[in-house]
Amino acid sequence: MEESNKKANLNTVFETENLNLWYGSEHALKNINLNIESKNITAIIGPSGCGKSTFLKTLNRMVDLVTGVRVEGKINFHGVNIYDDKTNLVELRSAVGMVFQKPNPFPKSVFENVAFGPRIHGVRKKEELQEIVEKSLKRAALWDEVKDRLNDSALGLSGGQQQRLCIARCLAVQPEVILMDEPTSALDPISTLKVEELIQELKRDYSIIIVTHNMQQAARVSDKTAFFLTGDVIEYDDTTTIFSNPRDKRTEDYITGRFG
Ligand SMILES: Nc1ncnc2c1ncn2[C@@H]1O[C@H](COP(=O)(O)OP(=O)(O)OP(=O)(O)O)[C@@H](O)[C@H]1O
Repeated sequence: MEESNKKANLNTVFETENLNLWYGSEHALKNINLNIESKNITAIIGPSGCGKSTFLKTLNRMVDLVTGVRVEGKINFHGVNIYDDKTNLVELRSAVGMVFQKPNPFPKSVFENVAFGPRIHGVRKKEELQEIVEKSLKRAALWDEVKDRLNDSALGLSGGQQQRLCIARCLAVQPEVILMDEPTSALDPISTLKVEELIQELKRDYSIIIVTHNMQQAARVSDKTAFFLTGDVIEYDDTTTIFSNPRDKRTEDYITGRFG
């Protein structure tokens, strides 16, 4: 028993304990207790306004940037509570990177977008930066498409390319976890497929938590799925179980499109 608990802990990247969050008087997350597995893809699903993005943003404390927000409970990242006063937010946010719904490259060159984070972290040598940029773009399955236009503006890339560039920018600071907030909702079906393939490829080395409105996407890419409803986690299980044999009627109603 003890041995299997230890194993479970080794495989856990985040463990939330009685996590509650309020925006002013609005109780947006209610007593969330979730163990998120390492080097796995976890999907967060649920209808609009149920707290998916809020939950995601608690994991790297981006939610602290909202005025009037109050968090109670714990989020252990490898066993250490990130809501402890001693947490170094710069370190936390490079370990736990984030990719947003709309691709948001900086109005700079492709190269400078990816080199930005490493520069901030003190990498100065040109060759070292070049190496990081190439490696990150290759890892984000974008290198072949941009290797001859590294000095062109990132804003000239297609939406799908911009999103993979944002993933490369995130990888360049060597995160351990990547949070993705509806990363394909602004993309066409082919770009969506490319990003989904990339996400699956990245799980060998990273823990990925993805918010999605797209049931097929959650079913296609994730290993675990959490179903949120009005700030509660209704059900959390293997993705195959959630989509084939959910325990809760509300999960079943949601995944079969009866509401949401
Ligand atoms: N910055 C904010 N200030 C005040 N209330 C907020 C803020 N952000 C979110 N909320 C509220 O918290 C609740 C959860 O919102 P959240 O954006 O986390 O939901 P969501 O499930 O990600 O929704 P969607 O699928 O529409 O993106 C909602 O009722 C929302 O109105």
